[in-house]
Amino acid sequence: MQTQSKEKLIIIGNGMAGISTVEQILKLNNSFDITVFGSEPHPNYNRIMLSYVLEGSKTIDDIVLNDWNWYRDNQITLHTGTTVTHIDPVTKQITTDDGKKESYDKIIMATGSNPFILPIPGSDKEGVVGFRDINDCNQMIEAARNYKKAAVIGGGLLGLEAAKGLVNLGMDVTVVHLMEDIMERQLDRSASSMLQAELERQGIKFAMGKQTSELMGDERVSGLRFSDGSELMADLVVMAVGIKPNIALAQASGLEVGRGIVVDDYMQTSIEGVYSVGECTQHRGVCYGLVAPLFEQGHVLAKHICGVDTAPYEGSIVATKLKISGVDVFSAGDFVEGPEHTVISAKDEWKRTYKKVLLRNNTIVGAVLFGDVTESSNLQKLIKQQSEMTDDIYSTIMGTGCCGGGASKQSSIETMSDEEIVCGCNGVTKKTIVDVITNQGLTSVDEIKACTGATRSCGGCKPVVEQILQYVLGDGFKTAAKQGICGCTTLDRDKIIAEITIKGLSTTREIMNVLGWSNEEGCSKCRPALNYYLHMLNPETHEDEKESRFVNERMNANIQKDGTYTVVPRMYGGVTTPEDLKKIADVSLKYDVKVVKVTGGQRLDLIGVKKEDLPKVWEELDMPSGYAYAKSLRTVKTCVGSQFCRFGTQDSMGMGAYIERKFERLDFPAKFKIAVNGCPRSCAESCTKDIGIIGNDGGWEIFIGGNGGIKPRIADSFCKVKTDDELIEICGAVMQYYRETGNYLERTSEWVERVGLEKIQSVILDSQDNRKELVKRIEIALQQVEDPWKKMLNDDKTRTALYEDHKLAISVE
Ligand SMILES: Cc1cc2nc3c(=O)[nH]c(=O)nc-3n(C[C@H](O)[C@H](O)[C@H](O)COP(=O)(O)OP(=O)(O)OC[C@H]3O[C@@H](n4cnc5c(N)ncnc54)[C@H](O)[C@@H]3O)c2cc1C
Ligand SMILES: NC(=O)c1ccc[n+]([C@@H]2O[C@H](COP(=O)([O-])OP(=O)(O)OC[C@H]3O[C@@H](n4cnc5c(N)ncnc54)[C@H](O)[C@@H]3O)[C@@H](O)[C@H]2O)c1
Ligand code: SF4
Ligand code: FES
Repeated sequence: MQTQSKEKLIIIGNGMAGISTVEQILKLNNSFDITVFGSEPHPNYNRIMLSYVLEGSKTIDDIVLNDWNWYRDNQITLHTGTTVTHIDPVTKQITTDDGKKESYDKIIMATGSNPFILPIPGSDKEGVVGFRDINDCNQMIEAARNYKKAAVIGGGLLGLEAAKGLVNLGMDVTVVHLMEDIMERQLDRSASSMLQAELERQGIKFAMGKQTSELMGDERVSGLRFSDGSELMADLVVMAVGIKPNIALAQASGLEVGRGIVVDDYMQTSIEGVYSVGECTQHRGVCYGLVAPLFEQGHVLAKHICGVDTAPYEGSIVATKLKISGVDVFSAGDFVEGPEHTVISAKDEWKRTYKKVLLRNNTIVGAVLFGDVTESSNLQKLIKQQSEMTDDIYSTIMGTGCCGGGASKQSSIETMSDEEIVCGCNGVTKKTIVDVITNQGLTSVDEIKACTGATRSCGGCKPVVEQILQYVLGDGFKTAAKQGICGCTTLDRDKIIAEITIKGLSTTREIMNVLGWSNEEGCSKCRPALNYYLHMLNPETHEDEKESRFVNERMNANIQKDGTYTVVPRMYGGVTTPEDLKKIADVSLKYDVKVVKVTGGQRLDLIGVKKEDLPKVWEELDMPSGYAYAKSLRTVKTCVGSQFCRFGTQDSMGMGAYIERKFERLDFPAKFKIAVNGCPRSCAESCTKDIGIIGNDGGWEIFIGGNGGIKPRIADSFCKVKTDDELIEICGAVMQYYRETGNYLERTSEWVERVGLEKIQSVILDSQDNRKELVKRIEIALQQVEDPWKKMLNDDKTRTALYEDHKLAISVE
C-alpha cells in the first residue's frame, strides 16, 4: 500500500509573520512538508528587538527567535539568502533568484515591507540607510564608530528608536520631522510635546516642520538641504519615514494587489492555494505595520489551512508603545478628540505624566498615556472589548489617590475573562497562561515565554504575565520566582552548583549539555554566570572561558558610547606618586586621551583610548590594571587617616592599600567596593560600600552590604575587631562567603538582604573553623590571579584578535 505523501507548503519570507504562522501549524498536527525561502542570510529573528541591538542592550544572538536547529528539528527545509522571483499558479511552481524551481500545493506569502526611501536627489549616497534589518543595524553601528553627526528623517516610532540608539552609540543626532508634532500618528499634541521634551533631555535634537529636498555630499552624504533653504550637516542619514508593503513578487505573479496583497477574511489571495500574512498583506483595505495583527492573521490562517474550524479574521485594533528606556508612552485606538467624544484626562507637569481616555457614547474607544503606562494592557483590553466606562474602571485607570494599586491589579486579574488576550503580539490568552502554570507547574515568566510565546516580542505584556503568575501561585510566587537562572534552564543557582560538584562538570558547554539547557548555546545571562561558578568552585583547574565574559571583561577596558575605551590604572588605596602621575600625563598626551577624570573611587580614568592603542597604553603605563571593568574588587577608597589627620585613630591609607593589594584581581559575583576610614567621621564613606571599615580607638569596626547605586543601601554593622590581622581575616572570610553563596550579578546589598545578616554573622563569627576554612579557600583562589594587562601583552595571538581586528563582532551563527 502506498503511503500518502504530505502536501507541499512553501513559505515565502522568513520573518516574524511567516514563521509564527508555521509555529501555529506545527502545533496543529502539521500535515505539510514545509519549505521556507528567505532573502536575508539569517534564521528567523525578532525584528522588533533591532532597536535594542542598536541601543546596545541586546546582541544579535539574543534576538534570534528560531535558530538553525529549530528548522532541522521540525523537518523544515530552509533556504536563506534566496529570493523567490515568480509564482506560476498554472504549473504550481515557484522560481528563485538562483534559478531553482520548486513545486507547491500551497503557498504562504509573508514578504513583509521595505523601508520607504524618499525619492530625493542624493538618497543613493553612501551613508544613507533605512532601519529594517540586521544589515542596516550593522551599518549604523559601524558608522557610529567613524562619524559623529547623524540625522534621522522621520519622527515616528522607528525614527525615535533609531535616534536613541545612535545617541547611545555616541552620535550627535537630530531628528528631522515633517510635521510640528512627533509621533503625530499615535499621540495628541500634549503627549507629543511631553515626549519631545523628555527625548531632548536624553540628548536627541529636533528639527521640526522640515521637508528634506536634497541630500548633499560627494560619494558619502555630508548633509541635508531643506525646502526652506536651510541645511543640516550629517555623515549618516537614517530614513524612517514609513514602510511600503513588499508586493513585488505578488505583482510579478499576477496576484491582486492594492497597497498590499489583497486577501479575504481567511488570508486567501486572489489565487487559490496562495495565502498572505503580515505586513505585505492588505485586509479590508488595511495594511498593518505592527506585530500583533500579523500574529492574529497567522492564527486564523494556520487553522484554516490545517482544516481546523476558526472564526474569520476581522481586522485588528492596534496599540503602540515606544521602546526607549526611561520613556513610557502608550497609544491605542482614537487619540484625537472630536465632538463625538467625552474626554477624561489628567496631566501632571511635575511628575511628567499624562493620561487621556476617549469615550464614545460611554464606550472606551481610545487612550494615550505618557510617563505612567501601568494601565496600558488594561486599557488595550477595554478598548478591544468596547467596554463601557464604570466607576471601578475609572478609579483603576485614573487612580483614586488612596490605597495602592496592588489590590486593583489583583482584582483586575481576577475579573479578566479566560479568553482575554494578554499578549497581543502573540495572541496568548489568560487561560493559556493560567493553564500552563497550573498543569505544567511553570513558575517563571521565562518558562511561560518558552511555553506559550507570551512576552517574546515587544515585552509589553510582561507585567500582566507576572501578575497572573503571582495571582495563580499566591504565596508560592516568591519562592518559585527564585527558579531558573535564565530562560535556557529551570535550574536555580544552588542546583547548578550542586550538579557541577556532584557530576564534576568542568566547562559551560558541558553544564549546558548535561543539565539539558533548552538553548544549547546558552545566552548572555547564563554563560558569564556559569563561567563564574566554575571558576569559583575550581580555581586551580578551571580554564577561564573568555568568550563567556561580558565585552568589557574580554577587552579588559570599559567600552564607551563612541566605541573608544577607558583605562584606569591601579592606585592602591587611592594614593599615587609624582612619577606615576607623570607617566599617566605622558601616555595621555601621546595617545590623544581627551579627558582624564578622577573617579568616585579616587582613581584616574583615561577616557577615549582607541581600541588598537589599548595594549600600547598599558605597556607604556607599566602599572597594574585597576579592574574598573570587572566583577571584581574595584577600589579601596581611603581617607587620610592617622598618618596625617588630627582626628585619625587608625592608618586608613596604609590599611586600604594593603587590602587592595591583597584582594585585587579576584572574581566576585558582582563588582566589589571597599572603603577604609581612620575614624567614625568616615570621610571616605564606608556606609555605601560592600565592605566599609572604620577605625576607632580600640581597633576597627566592619560594615557590610552598603550600596550607593541604583538601589542605595546603608551598610550593616557586622562586627568590631581589635587587631589588623583579625580585620584582614574577617574581611577575607566575608568575601569568600559572598563569592560562594552570591548569585551571579547579585551585589552584597541584595545578598545580605537575601541570606540575612545574622546568618552571615553566625557562619563567620560563631565558628573559628568555618572562618579559617573560608580564608583557606580564598587564599587558594588568590594564588591563581595574574594581571590581565601584562598577560595580554605577552599573548600576541589574543592581542591581534582582540585589539587589531576591525571586523564587527556581530553574527547570528
Ligand atoms: C527597528 C524596528 C522596530 C520595531 N518595533 C516594533 C514594535 O515594538 N512593536 C511592533 O509591533 N512592531 C515593531 N516593528 C514592526 C515589526 O517588526 C514588523 O511588523 C514585523 O517584523 C513584520 O513581519 P513580517 O514577517 O510581515 O515582515 P518582515 O519582518 O519584513 O519579514 C519579511 C521577510 O521576507 C523576506 N522576503 C521578502 N520578499 C521575499 C521573497 N520574494 N523571497 C524570499 N524572502 C523574501 C524579507 O527579506 C524579510 O526577511 C518594528 C520594526 C523595526 C524595523
Ligand atoms: N515601538 C513600535 O511599535 C515600533 C517601533 C519601530 C517601528 N515600528 C513600526 O515600523 C514601521 C515603520 O515605522 P516608521 O516610524 O518609519 O513609520 P510611521 O509611518 O509610523 O512614521 C513615519 C513618520 O515619518 C514622518 N515623515 C514622513 N515623511 C517625512 C519627511 N519627508 N520628512 C520628515 N518626516 C517625515 C511622518 O510624519 C511620520 O511621523 C511602522 O509600521 C511602525 O509601526 C513600530
Ligand atoms: S575619617 Fe576621620 S581620620 Fe579619616 S580623614 Fe576623616 S576625620 Fe580624618
Ligand atoms: S504584547 Fe508584545 S510580547 Fe506580549
